[in-house]
Amino acid sequence: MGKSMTALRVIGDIGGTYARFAVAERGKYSELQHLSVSKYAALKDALGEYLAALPRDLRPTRGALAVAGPVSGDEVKLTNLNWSFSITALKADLGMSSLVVVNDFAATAMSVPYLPEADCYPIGPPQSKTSGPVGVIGPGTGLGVSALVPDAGRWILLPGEGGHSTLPPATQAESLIVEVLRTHWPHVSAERALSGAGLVNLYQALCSIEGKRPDPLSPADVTDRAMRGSDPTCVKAFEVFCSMLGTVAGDLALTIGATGGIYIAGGILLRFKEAFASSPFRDRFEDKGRFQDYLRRIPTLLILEESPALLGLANLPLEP
Ligand SMILES: Nc1ncnc2c1ncn2[C@@H]1O[C@H](COP(=O)(O)OP(=O)(O)OP(=O)(O)O)[C@@H](O)[C@H]1O
Repeated sequence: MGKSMTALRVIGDIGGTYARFAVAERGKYSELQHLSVSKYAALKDALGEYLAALPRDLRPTRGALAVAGPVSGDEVKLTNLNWSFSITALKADLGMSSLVVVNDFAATAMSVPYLPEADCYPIGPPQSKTSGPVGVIGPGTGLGVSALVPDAGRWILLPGEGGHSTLPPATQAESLIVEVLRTHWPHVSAERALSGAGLVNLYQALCSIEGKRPDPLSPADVTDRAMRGSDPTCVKAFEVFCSMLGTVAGDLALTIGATGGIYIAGGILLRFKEAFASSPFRDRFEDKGRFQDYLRRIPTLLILEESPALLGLANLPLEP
């Protein structure tokens, strides 16, 4: 991730619902197009169609893709989508000279050094720019957690699997919630609460504690009722979501010594930036006993860029 490369490349952020493609050059991207993944049988068809529609002088032969799923080896399988592919076969089918595939949250984390200030929304008191390791946490379909460590003018990415660390209750009320969740899963990971599905899990656990029957809600229903204030249990679920995210983000900051800040990604909170900023997130982030002053100096910032993964890919060093 050192200096950005200048060669033209096609980049793609392949999620469970949408694929976004663009052409990148000199660390910036253009020609952005969103495609609904359900309209295509395979990634090859979607990417092939995008490439074919580009003007000839803009058609790259190098590519970098970020996919919502684990990437190791040549065979890639998306977690929430019925698409799998071989990197070498896709590269050959599309006549590309190089094709790099990375996990989407890794690409998101790689965008952080390149985010314009206007795309970083401070949660908590605004603070001057700091340096040092950076933590990235993003509730979306799952919970992505990673770190970037500066090393002699470049950044080293530690992708990690922090979303699957144990969910830490910080109050008696949260202990009760975790107890309810434990009746469903013997190990309650952070992702069980801090994701789209997690919002619903929190809502259902709160209903169970309040002794009422839960409505069949989607994650968007929970936040919709919470924002409108029409359902106190949904209001509470959103508050607990933000509080617990604060605890986990504070743990990440302490663990990696994130003096460079904690960046929050993912599509959920992006939709509710004001509500998130006035939630208990920041107080909870700092609520670490003797280390409160240490955490007070660490900025927490919500990423406003719609597809940080594309920005990360645009700045990924290319293969020769
Ligand atoms: N308005 C909303 N309120 C709360 N959660 C939502 C809302 N809209 C979507 N979600 C949830 O957000 C999650 C998707 O998160 P995000 O938008 O970050 O996409 P993602 O993780 O990149 O997924 P993908 O790209 O695979 O579609 C899903 O669990 C979805 O149910």
